Amino acid sequence: MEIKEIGVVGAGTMGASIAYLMAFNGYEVHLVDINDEMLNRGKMNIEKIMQSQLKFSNGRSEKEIEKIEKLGVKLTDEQKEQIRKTLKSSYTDEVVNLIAKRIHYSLKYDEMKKCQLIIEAAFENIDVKKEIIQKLGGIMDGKAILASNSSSLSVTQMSKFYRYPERFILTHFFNPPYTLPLVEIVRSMETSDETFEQTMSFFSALKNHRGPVKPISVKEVPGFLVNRILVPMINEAFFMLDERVASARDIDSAMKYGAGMPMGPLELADMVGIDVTYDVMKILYEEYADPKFRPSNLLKMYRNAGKLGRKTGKGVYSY
Ligand SMILES: NC(=O)c1ccc[n+]([C@@H]2O[C@H](COP(=O)([O-])OP(=O)(O)OC[C@H]3O[C@@H](n4cnc5c(N)ncnc54)[C@H](O)[C@@H]3O)[C@@H](O)[C@H]2O)c1
Repeated sequence: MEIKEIGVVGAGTMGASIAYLMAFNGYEVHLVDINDEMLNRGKMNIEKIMQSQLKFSNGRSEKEIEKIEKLGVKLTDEQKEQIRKTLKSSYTDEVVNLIAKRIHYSLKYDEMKKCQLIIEAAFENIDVKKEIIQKLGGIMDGKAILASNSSSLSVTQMSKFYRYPERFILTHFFNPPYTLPLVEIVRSMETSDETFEQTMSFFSALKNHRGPVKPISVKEVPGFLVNRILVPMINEAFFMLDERVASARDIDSAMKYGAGMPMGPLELADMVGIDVTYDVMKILYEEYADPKFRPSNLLKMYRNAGKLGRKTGKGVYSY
């Protein structure tokens, strides 16, 4: 089965970016949401992604020239032109227009009939997912793969809602999908080998703005792989802040300059959202029934105070 058209359900933070990634890879994409407002929000986010990537691509040569001149080398106009020519990006306005044309926005699930792969990226709520999965079961013919992007719900439970459970799988992207290459591929107890292999091979052939997409196979366990390591690490940073082991800035600096992290754990919590971080921690604590996953009280206080990070303008830091 060759994948040519891809359906994405939910035009939110993840869905819009996944739709863009697939169109960037040359696929026709059908993006569905519940109302025009949400669909337009998704369209605007895709516009933003494309404009920011254009700006980034066009700015590369000027940054290189600046870097060389900072080293004390005076470049001639000719040399600068040569650098601009060499680093000329293939990501142009024409390419952006082509990508934009591949994304079709709709409020109708019927559009999904044309698709060989559908990625569900709606609200993280089992009832919402159930309704979508059942609806798609009534439309699809059992050849397409239905993949959920859920961060925490059971893929085996969700697969039971689908008329063709052997064609159901979980593809867990990282935010933002158009630059972060990892996708955790999680099969349910019902997923067929064929579905798993087709999914792995499809994702292995994708690329994003930085390079190849990296699918990895992960067993169905709460938090999968990345969140099970990353979120408890963020949680520990909140414990340490609460114990006044160091200031927030110093905790972040320590992990950046001592552990090579591009962003400190508290900065990361503000970016991901303190509510999301707390919810994941709570799920890990409940599911594993292990005290090592106990959510920090300070993390909970930030969440209760509505200081959720960048999205509310205030979290550990102010924005
Ligand atoms: N945000 C992240 O960092 C992140 C990372 C990995 C996975 N996820 C998962 O991805 C999924 C989506 O998360 P998000 O952050 O993009 O959420 P979001 O709230 O930004 O977007 C969800 C979108 O789904 C739409 N929607 C809801 N019900 C629908 C329906 N019945 N049909 C069509 N569209 C519907 C909503 O209108 C909204 O636009 C969740 O399952 C979440 O756990 C999120």
